[in-house]
Amino acid sequence: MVVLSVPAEVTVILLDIEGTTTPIAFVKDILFPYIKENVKEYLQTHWEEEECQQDVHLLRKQAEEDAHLDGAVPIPAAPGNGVDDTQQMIQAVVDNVCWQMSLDRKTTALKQLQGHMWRAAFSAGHMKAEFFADVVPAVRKWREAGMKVYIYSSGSVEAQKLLFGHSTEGDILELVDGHFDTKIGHKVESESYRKIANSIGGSTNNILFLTDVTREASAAEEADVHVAVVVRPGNAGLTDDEKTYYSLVTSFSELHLPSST
Ligand SMILES: CSCCC(=O)C(=O)COP(=O)(O)O
Ligand SMILES: [Mg+2]
Repeated sequence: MVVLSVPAEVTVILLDIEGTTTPIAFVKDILFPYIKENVKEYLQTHWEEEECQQDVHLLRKQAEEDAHLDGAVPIPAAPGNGVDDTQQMIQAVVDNVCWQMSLDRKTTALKQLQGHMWRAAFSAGHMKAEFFADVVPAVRKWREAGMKVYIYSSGSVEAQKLLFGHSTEGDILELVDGHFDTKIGHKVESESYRKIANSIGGSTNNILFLTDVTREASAAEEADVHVAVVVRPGNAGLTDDEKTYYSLVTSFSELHLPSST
């Protein structure tokens, strides 16, 4: 078996979700279609609620920032209170969400709404999150060895907790010491990793970040975080240069902690 030695200074393992702990297919074939199929009805049902209005407010602010982008879908400022006005607004939000999702955008506004929508599906038991078989045993082992395990995903913290709380392996939320999402910064920006280290109360070189996306690995590495690129079935291919440059793992069981035999 291939083994990747974890440097002795590492005390924190920071995990990406999609493509690392969880198959991309689960996200693309189950989570995302749920949003596209239900967003209109969700907005119609929850429109008057504070949480929904906050989500729409964030999406509108994001739409303003995106106005210069090709194909961007605007969300007009709130008009009157007529039924037709509301339906038009809801349609604009639906179109904006679908446009963002067609580009797999990772905006905080989109991810916040998605998290709120998945809440109902997970709580009702209509969905269970998939994790690769090696994830839970490895995380348990790391924690027994004294490692802290944190999550950093573009999915909102609320969505992350839903996945870990309602998984095919049961409720595994207790295996995670903390969660980060794009509110701390985007995953392709090195500053985000410095902020995460600060927030955890350590140095960036105490962290090992596991991700499937080399742009994320590169940003983390620029901040002096240790990185390994996770190769899973269904992930995007890597170039030969990337394969040579990065430490690769196909299973968490390939990580060898300094104290482990
Ligand atoms: C954790 S929520 C579901 C996945 C998601 O919406 C997403 O954007 C995943 O991004 P990641 O950073 O985990 O690759
Ligand atoms: Mg990922």
